[in-house]
Amino acid sequence: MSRIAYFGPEGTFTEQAARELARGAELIPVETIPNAFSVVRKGEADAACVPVENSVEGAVPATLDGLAEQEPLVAVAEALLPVHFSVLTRPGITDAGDIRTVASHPHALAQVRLWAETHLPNARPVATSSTAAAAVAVRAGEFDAAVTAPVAVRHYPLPVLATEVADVRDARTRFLLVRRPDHPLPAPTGADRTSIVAAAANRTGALAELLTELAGRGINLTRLDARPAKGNFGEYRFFIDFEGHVAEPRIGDALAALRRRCRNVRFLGSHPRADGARATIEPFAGNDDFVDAAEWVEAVRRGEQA
Ligand SMILES: O=C(O)C(=O)Cc1ccccc1
Repeated sequence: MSRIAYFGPEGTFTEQAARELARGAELIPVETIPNAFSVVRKGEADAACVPVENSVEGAVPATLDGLAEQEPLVAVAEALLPVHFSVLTRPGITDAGDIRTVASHPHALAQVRLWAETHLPNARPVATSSTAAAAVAVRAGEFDAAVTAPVAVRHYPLPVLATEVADVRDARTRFLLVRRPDHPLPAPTGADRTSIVAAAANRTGALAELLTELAGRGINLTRLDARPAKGNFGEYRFFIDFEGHVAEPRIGDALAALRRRCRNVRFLGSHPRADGARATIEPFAGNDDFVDAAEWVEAVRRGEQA
């Protein structure tokens, strides 16, 4: 049975995603995203499940930085979960006006800010490492309320003040299953996502050149994020997701071009999309077009075509 580390403790949204992605695996809660990556790098787990982006709050910085630094890891699967929250309180609280502190993961706090302004008028938000860590802290009497995943109350029995809380309806979070790159990649399905991170040089047009390589091949981007490269102020790493799979000729051709433009590019995986959306193929930019063009050049070289 495989061992999957997930961003825990038990009762996080990420545990829910890990259950969906790794049926039958042994699940190991790990309290921070960097540590979840580190147990996989050390071989203590086969894969790690981590959140990567939310439709309201955007990228999860610890996941992006963890993928760009240290030994390479690749994403092999993803899950997309609807995100709404339960609000659990310290036993003994009878009036929401008595709640002075409300704890949760920063992404969760940001997604219930308007609700809390109305329903918890006296509460100060406090960030915890995860939504479930907030429930643990409320049980320990450290805070008055926790904003959690719906499953958290099963692990941390506490009074439920509210369920289905969300300032934005239909918010979603995307999670990745990542592992060491020493296995074959998942097979292409026609509805795949490829991810890279590139440390573009700090000069005019460097990012535009990378994006132009993709646009010129008719490749549709699904995400673009920048994170500081950390060494030099003002230098960035660009995280680029796009439709397609590295096994496809059109994507292989694009990756080779990116590598020519930027030695500092890291492949972060090709895997099926959770939403099943098939890649948009522009006219003259299908895999057949790339194969046909390469065969034509070969024929010209052999003197068989002009
Ligand atoms: O803290 C959690 O439960 C997580 O899995 C991270 C998270 C936080 C808020 C929304 C989605 C995922």
